Amino acid sequence: GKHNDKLTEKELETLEEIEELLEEKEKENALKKREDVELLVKEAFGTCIEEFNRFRERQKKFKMEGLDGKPKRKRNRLFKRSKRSEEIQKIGHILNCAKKTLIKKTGKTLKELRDDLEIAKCWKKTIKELADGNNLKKRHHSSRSKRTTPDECNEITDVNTYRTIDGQCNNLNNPHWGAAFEQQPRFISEVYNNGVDTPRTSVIPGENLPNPRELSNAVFASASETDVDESFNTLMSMNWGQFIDHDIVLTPHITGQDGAEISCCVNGNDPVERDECMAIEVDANDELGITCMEFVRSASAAAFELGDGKQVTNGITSFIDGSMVYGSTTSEVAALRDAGGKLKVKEAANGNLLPEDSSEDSICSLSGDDSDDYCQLAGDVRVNVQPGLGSLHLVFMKEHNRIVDELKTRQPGWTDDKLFNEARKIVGAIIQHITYNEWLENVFVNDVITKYDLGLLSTGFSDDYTDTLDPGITVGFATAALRFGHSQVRSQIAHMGADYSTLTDETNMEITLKNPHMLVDEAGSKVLELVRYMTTVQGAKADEEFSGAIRNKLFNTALDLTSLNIQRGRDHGLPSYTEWRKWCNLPAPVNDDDWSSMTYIKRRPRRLLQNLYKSVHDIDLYVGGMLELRSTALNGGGDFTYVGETFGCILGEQFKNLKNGDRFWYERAEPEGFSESKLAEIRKVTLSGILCKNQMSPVEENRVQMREISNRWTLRHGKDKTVMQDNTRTYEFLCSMSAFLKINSVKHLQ
Ligand code: HEM
Ligand SMILES: [Ca+2]
Repeated sequence: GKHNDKLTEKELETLEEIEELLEEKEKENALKKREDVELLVKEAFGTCIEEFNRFRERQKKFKMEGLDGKPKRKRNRLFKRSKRSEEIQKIGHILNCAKKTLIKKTGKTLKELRDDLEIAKCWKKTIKELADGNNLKKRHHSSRSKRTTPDECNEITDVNTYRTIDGQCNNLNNPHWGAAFEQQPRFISEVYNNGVDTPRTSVIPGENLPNPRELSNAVFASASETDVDESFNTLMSMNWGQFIDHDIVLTPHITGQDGAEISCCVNGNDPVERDECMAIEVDANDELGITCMEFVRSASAAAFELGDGKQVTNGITSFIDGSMVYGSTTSEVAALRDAGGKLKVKEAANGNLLPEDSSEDSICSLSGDDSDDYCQLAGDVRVNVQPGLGSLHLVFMKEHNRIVDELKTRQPGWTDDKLFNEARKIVGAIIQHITYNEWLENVFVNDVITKYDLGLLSTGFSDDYTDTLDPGITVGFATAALRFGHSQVRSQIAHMGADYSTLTDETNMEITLKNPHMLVDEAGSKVLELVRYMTTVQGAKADEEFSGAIRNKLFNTALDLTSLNIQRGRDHGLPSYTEWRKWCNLPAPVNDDDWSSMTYIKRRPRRLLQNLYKSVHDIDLYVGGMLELRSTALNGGGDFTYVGETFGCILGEQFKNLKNGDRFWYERAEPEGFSESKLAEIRKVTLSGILCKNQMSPVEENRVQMREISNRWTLRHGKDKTVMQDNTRTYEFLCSMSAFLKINSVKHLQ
């Protein structure tokens, strides 16, 4: 009985030993698991680093086999500008690869991996080890070798007075916010099929998304050869949109060995199988005359978080700070600066022009039959994309130098640096002022201006700066919403004579893409004629119709920019249009086939979409956004904005962040901002005034009355055309210090 229940000393010892053994075994198992996990993660990185080296080898091979297109192919300047972007590309590639390897090895999804504490811990540890070693380390010959810390920011002289060139230390707690070469933040998380980097597919299992070119043909083709005129703005408004776009975002693409441009189609027909490509298939009967449209994927940012899918980089400063005038790196600004605080110019017989970019890889192709044509250099590499854009680069370069001259007479003791910094600060402020005071008023309805706090003060200083607001350009804004401007491009460009009637050199727009001829011809004597054209002719309407130059002959080749925009959205993992509507708190369909509820999309294209998409929840953001009724039309008020509700919401949020998340917002008090008297001067500035002061305004030259111009226009176009009938309308962007035409006044004129 009882006695037998008692264990002997010996027995007790054995039991304890067994327990200890078991415990040890358990510990060992745990250790083993951790080791396994560590091994797993380390192996994934090992394989991927090797894979990256093979990827580089493969690129060499592609080059040797001539699959990279033409021999001696140009380098991609958009990316090659900085060693830093090359490093980001490498790290981004390896991180994506490691995530995909872990998914394959464990059978878990990316989110499951993220939620597995053991794996997540190992992931962090391994990255730290790799970063401490040399594998993921940033090298030092880059123009920006590493992120600046808050402490380092405080050591910068004038950190509270002037912006840094690359935008670091704008936010003193998060110095990298809005800086060049940082990851683009998102309003909504990314969506990829494999969680990491493959484009999304239909929400209906097993179904695909429609082909981008097929979508474009169905809904973005022009009904006729002629552009539909914008009812209230000149073509200059389109140009301003692009100019601003080039101030705030540039998304680098993947490049090959030594920054070589990658080709994804052989002779426009055979797609090249490589991870860098997402070439767009084109129907053999398509008017493009090719079956494979070039599309190189954007480079992956270094997305260190285990749960993150592919992210993309912004290669320039997100802030509206004039970086397209000055550059976003120290080497860029150094190449642009001249003595005395000025910017370099090319002296030409008929006024200063932008300096020449003689490097081989400038994004510019001269036709070759005009000896005074040349490729221009500015703070953004896209300056030569089209002559209208170039003219804005030119006028702000001239304005900088003009301001330096003015400052010098008032402050003869200032150093070159001081003159440069002050002029740069004023130019940045002017660009912010024109964007919010003149341009945004065209883009939005007033409700949006109020809702997102985009209105400007007429007196006093702003205290809206919010240091918790990330001003970084977001993916949905850059990849879809701000691209609405592609619809405003006219199919032709021309020079206009001083009589406001004679058009010369009428040219199809595609011919002028990447070719600055129309701007720089005859030693600058055409500049005025080009500006005269842009400030009097109306823009094309921002609607679902795109000109041939954009949709069939981009850069005078078989490229369709709307197809690229759709494909870029998928490349960047943009959630679908209906997800964005929900995010914006707008009505959204519930069922997959709830097409009839979507009355905010124009009826005809809605039917066409229904034939192409398997579900309403598949619609690409760019497609849905462009096809929406404009906000004013939705409320029965006519077409007085450029965008509908969804783009309005995305643009509104972003422009709010750019205003209230910018420590150097121009309406702030000193030291970040200006004195009361200086601010008062900046508030009076209009784009037309800037053109005027720099001898680039038609009105200054001719001293004609507005009414006169308007009569000439009516004569030229006949009275069936709704061009420039009203005096006030011609005021837009013309030489005047008065306020730019506002939506309100347009409504008032009706
Ligand atoms: C003739 C005029 C224009 C041309 C030839 C042009 C051409 C292009 C091209 C080729 C891209 C890259 C497409 C891709 O592969 O993803 C692009 C991107 C873009 N465009 Fe335009 N564009 C023009 C005007 C405009 C205008 C007027 C706006 C805005 C109002 C605009 C906004 C944008 C934006 C935001 C991007 C994305 C930039 C980035 O993230 O790198 N563009 N454009
Ligand atoms: Ca910028």
